[in-house]
Amino acid sequence: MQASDNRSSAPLLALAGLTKIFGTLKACDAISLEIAPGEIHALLGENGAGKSTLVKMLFGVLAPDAGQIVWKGEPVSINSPFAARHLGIGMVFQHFSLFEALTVAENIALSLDDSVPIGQIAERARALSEGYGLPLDPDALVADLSVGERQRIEIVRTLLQDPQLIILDEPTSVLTPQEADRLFETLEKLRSEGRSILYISHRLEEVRRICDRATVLRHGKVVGACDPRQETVASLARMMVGGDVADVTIGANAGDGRVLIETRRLSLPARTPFAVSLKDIDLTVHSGEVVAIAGVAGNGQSELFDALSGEVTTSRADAVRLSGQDVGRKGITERRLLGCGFVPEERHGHGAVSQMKLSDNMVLARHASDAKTFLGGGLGLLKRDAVWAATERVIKAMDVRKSGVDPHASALSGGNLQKFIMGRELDRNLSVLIVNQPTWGVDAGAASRIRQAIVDLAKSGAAVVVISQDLDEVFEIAHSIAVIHHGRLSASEPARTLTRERIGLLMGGAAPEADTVPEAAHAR
Ligand SMILES: Nc1ncnc2c1ncn2[C@@H]1O[C@H](COP(=O)(O)OP(=O)(O)OP(=O)(O)O)[C@@H](O)[C@H]1O
Repeated sequence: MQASDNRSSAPLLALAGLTKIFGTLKACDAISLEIAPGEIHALLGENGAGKSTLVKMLFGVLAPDAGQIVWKGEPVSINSPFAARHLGIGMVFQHFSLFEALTVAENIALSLDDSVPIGQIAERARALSEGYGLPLDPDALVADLSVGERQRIEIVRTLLQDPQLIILDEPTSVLTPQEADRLFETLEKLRSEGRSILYISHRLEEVRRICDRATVLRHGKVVGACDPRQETVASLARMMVGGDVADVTIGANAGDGRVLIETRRLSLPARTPFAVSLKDIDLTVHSGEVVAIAGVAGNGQSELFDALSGEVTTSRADAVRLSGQDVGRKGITERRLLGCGFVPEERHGHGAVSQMKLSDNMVLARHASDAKTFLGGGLGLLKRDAVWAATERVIKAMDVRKSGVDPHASALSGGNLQKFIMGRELDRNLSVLIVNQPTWGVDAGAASRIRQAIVDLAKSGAAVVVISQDLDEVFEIAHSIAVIHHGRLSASEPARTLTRERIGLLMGGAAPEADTVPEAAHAR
């Protein structure tokens, strides 16, 4: 292992003029950057700036159209993830690819080539997890693990291949503040061993905290490089988006007092052995109010979203009331017709069909609620012009950046697709909005725009539920906050009287009345 003080030595990785073109769009336009040994290097940029495209070229998933990758002084061509790993480049993806019914060791074994003998995997995984402060039981079933623990499996299986460069894509978006602190300790240790890290994140506070250098991309080009520790969150955001990022202003609840979202003893059995059951959930949201539901992923958030949206119905009609009607037994289309909008967490395959154009995705979500506008004549034929007008309106309002006029959803960057899906709902005249993770993977400028739009919707008299793991977001936009843990929801409390520490406690499963922080929650 190399020592940490060789940051000034020859770069581990140097990119010269790396370019990737999709049709007429230069997703990466002559990108040059260097990563030194023992450096945590942030890759920043607004949605669609080209970050994922760049790292896909580094990990052998996409072939560059021009430019050069120089690894330890030698030009290389990386034509597969296998080739990347062989060189010493590892990647921890944002979305985990784990089999829930298998153990930690079995999952690790599946992803490795023959370099680690199968009989040694559990033992080596245990040693690595202990050495790097990533507690993990190789014999545990993945289904029983928290999201943070699942991420540790991904990190450990990357480390098993002894990489010199580790690419991390939005690693903290699924972690509690305490788990994120632990991850930062692991990253410090990796850095101290001379390993380098390429760190993609929209969370600028953590970039300031742990990164040595940052390269900023905009429209596929490098537009700046800096030492993030010398910057403020605002100056980093400005570099990314090319202008100031507006603060969201929430204001007092200006509604008329009507209850628009209500659940009464909402209980649902777990749908699969790995799902969470909902237990006696009582939730009340008034007109003009934003209620945030915080919690660590996998504690019943998607089950609650499904029950509120009507993707899963309940046996009691009054278990869910929306817009003043008992809707527990009604499906999603009937609920949409009552003026309710829903944005699920998963964009591909749930919020949008990846292989369909944006305009077709518009029809899929709004064919019933906008039947008068979208369908014409006695035969109910699709009015393409009207659909396109609505699609274009959303693209404009949310500043959706795309290549081509009406691309497939799969051709949008993650953040831009999220903007489109949010905009498709916000463009309707809603009285109720239920949204799960509204700004996951969305850049600072777009996140502020989405949050302001949610707040403005509430100001217009709608009731909003925002399910979010992002505590900054929760505090920025909510009037009240409740926490979900193991399928139970705490009573909502006014945001202005809650502390982060108390929320972290509730997220970790402490009883609502607890006012001391248990040791686990302190772990740093
Ligand atoms: N397969 C593809 N076909 C066509 N265009 C694509 C494809 N993949 C990406 N793009 C386009 O390339 C540009 C860069 O996308 P990329 O995913 O690299 O951005 P990003 O910086 O990672 O954004 P985000 O923060 O939203 O993930 C975007 O305009 C996107 O629409």
